Amino acid sequence: MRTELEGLAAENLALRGQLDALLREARANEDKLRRFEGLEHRLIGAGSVVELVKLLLCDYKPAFGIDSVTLSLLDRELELSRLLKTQGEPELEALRLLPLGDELEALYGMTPRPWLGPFDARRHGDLFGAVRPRSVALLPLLRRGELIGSLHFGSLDAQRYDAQAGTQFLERLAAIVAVCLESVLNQERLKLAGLTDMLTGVHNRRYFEHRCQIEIAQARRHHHALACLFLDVDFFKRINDSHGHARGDLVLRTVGLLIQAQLRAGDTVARWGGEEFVVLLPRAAAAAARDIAERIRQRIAVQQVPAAAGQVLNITASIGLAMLEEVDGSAADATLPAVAERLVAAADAALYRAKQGGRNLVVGPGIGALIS
Ligand SMILES: Nc1nc2c(ncn2[C@@H]2O[C@H](COP(=O)(O)OP(=O)(O)OP(=O)(O)O)[C@@H](O)[C@H]2O)c(=O)[nH]1
Repeated sequence: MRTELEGLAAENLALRGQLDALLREARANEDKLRRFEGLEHRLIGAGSVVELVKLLLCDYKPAFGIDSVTLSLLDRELELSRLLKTQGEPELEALRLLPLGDELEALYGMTPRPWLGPFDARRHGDLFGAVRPRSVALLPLLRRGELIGSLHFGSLDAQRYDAQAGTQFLERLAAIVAVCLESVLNQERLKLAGLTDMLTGVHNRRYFEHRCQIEIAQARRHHHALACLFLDVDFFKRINDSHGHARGDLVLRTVGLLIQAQLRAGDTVARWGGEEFVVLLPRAAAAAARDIAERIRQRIAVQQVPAAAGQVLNITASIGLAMLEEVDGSAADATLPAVAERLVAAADAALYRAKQGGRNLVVGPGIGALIS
């Protein structure tokens, strides 16, 4: 009888212990859910790709005591690479942009599902960079059944991510991340559409006018040079007339790309309208700006654009160059829009002289400075 009672008491104690453990786990889960919901709201509120990526890569680790968080995103069109670059984002070590989908497909196979278990160097390669976690959670990011990326959590605790553990939390997180990513990308696309020339993909005039004022303010504040180029494709009407408007459009796209290829990060190129492009070169003194303009002119002159029936089209451009110091010297009190207008007008006037001088020329800065 006594032993039976003792047995019951021991069982009771064990049950109470289990109950306590369950209660502790429930409280911990509740706490985790609260932290998770907090981060979830911030993910939903992210206003840019950079903000979203930083939230995932930087804020998740301390909030959930994860040792390593990395992210791979599919970037077939290099759209994300461009976005991160224009947002001045230095490379984030934990973010990998993949131009092809094969790496993701190899990781998840035909039916992507979250994967929890021990880290396997052969299979997981350098998903976690220099960190060697002991257990990992790999979460496929899916939109409409397509793999668009993969989020990886790594823990130094071998028990943390276990194949038997429930994946409800993680699946919900992956679904939210994928939706948020698509949503911020769409927001970025909309923002860019208002500032981009749809035909050539370079900035539009509206963006240029805004950017020009910012660059003038910066140049004044830091006493550095600012050069402006005004470029016009020579005899463009003839190209349209003899080869058709579609071929003319191709020429404009090509010229936009060729200009862009000669510029540094921080320079700005925009389509002013028709066959005219404008360029801003911050911190370029007159001699350096002339070299850049000359390089652009030469690059365009050697480019052959494919035309109908195996023919090729040769193009040239004329470029006018003006320096901020020419138009801003005696009028430090001039408003930014007025100075920006004068700067572009001075470059346009130099362009006019290049056309008068025979085209396929760079002219400026200053009156009569014919340099090639
Ligand atoms: N294909 C195409 N043509 C355009 C576009 N915008 C303007 N144009 C054409 O560009 C041509 C510009 O011609 P002009 O201003 O006479 O200049 P040009 O023939 O380049 O002569 P110069 O500048 O004096 O060397 C016009 O025929 C416009 O119709 C466009 O988006 N696409």
